[in-house]
Amino acid sequence: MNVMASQPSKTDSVVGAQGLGKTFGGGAVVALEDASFDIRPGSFVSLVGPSGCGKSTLLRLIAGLIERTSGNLQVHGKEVTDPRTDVGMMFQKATLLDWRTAVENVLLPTEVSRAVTKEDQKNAAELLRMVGLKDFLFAFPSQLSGGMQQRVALARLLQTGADVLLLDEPFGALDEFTRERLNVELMRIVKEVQATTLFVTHNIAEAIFLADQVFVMTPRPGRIAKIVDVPFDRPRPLSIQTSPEFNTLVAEVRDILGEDH
Ligand SMILES: Nc1ncnc2c1ncn2[C@@H]1O[C@H](COP(=O)(O)OP(=O)(O)OP(=O)(O)O)[C@@H](O)[C@H]1O
Repeated sequence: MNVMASQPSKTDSVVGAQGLGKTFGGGAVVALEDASFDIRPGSFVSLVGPSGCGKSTLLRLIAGLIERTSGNLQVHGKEVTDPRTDVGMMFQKATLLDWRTAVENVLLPTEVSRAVTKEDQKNAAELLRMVGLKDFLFAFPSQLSGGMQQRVALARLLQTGADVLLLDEPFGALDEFTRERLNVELMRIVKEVQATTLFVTHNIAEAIFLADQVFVMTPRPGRIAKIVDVPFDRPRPLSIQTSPEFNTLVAEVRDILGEDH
């Protein structure tokens, strides 16, 4: 038997991990243990699990912000050793600069690395249109709602040209209604820019609604307990959440999380 043929193919993987682990405090805290997966180009992965199960740790490892303790991790086939320009992160707080307009905030990462061109300005305006802010290009953060500020942060992330997006509870601080709308738009946008996306959430239905695959994580030590495939095409309507198939998946994930959720 050809042993290699039974291994998962790495060639079609944007983010790949084999036995990935991270401890803190000289091994006292096992934040992530033995994570193995391959994430396909353009796919959407949700990480769901209770507080402290290693979701943010996994994203920070992929972003190259922290060093792994064990195992291997590749992005676009290259071992992760440092922060990379093809991977970008977004957090619960937009962290916009108050004294800069929306378009100036979107241009900030470019400005930090080189001189801004007319083309960059055009691209920034286009991205703000894509996230639904065409009438707010010159608005300051104080003139924008929380949801609008997160839209600017998403445009800023896309402006960097990163094609692996790591979103750490990006809409977690927003009200339910705004969050649902942004989820629908996020699904459209990541498809349009063909990004590969990892999305952290505590919300099981949100995790399933958005994703092709849900990494269900459990704490102590942080592990990927199961990777659940979501069989619906993307983008998909909010109404899918009322289907029996969707609710079967919710029950399956809840079952894996058990008492932890
Ligand atoms: N810099 C650090 N130093 C020490 N321990 C850390 C550090 N970062 C994370 N940890 C620990 O690692 C574990 C996993 O943390 P992590 O932030 O990845 O969890 P999480 O699933 O993202 O949690 P939450 O949902 O609350 O954000 C926790 O026990 C946490 O206390």
